[in-house]
Amino acid sequence: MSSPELVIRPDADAAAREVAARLRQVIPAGRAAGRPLEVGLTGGSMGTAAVAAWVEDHQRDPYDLDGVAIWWGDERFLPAGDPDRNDTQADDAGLTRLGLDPATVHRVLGPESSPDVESAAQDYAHQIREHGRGGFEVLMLGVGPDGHVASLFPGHPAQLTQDAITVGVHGSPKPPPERVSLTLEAMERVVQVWFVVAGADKAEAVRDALAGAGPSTSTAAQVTGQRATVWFLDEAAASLIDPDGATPV
Ligand SMILES: O=C1O[C@H](COP(=O)(O)O)[C@@H](O)[C@H](O)[C@H]1O
Repeated sequence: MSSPELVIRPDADAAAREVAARLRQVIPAGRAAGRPLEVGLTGGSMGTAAVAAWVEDHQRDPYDLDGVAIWWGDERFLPAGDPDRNDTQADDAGLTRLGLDPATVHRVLGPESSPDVESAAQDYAHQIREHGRGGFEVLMLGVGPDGHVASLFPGHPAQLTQDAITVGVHGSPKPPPERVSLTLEAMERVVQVWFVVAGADKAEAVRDALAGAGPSTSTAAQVTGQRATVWFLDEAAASLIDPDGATPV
């Protein structure tokens, strides 16, 4: 397994611009190699900043996004358009301005179209099997101060789900209580995992993840990309790690 790559910038916006710059490399390279271009987005503050930076970068100097499909690592089980849904926040950050075919933007159903969170999780797994073309090239993951990624919280039973690529989450420690998440098993198949994290309140979670903490402390520590694991950080989130050795200081 390769060492994680650290990309540390002074602030969240600068770190988000690095995500956009990396997409500008990865998407054309994937197209040239004929690889499927499944891109998983994350919710949260840096997830939204990354989408905004991607849109801004693409508007400034457009490149071909044909074949790019969008997914989310997790979704809050709320009605379509709810401002607390991860996809609504991405839409508000300008996702639609990328001009992608809406049929390739794969959303998790909300309670208005799914009777419960388990059914929504099953539907999402079905979408991935039908349209996922063999796995995600990139999955972005924010990290909570408690070490969670997507909606897999340390110590919560959903974190250790087996034999499934999605899970319906009840009783999430962070509201809203019901969510749909990719499982760790699904994340293991991702080619490139990109953690996107900013803020001093995340410094301990970043330190623990890079130190390889156990699942009861850090979900982030359990996730690595098949080919690459990249941490896009601002200086505050990186304040407890050694930027050269990716180890705690
Ligand atoms: O609830 C969630 O939180 C995390 C991190 O959010 P942040 O605002 O602390 O950056 C996010 O990655 C996840 O997708 C989301 O559902």
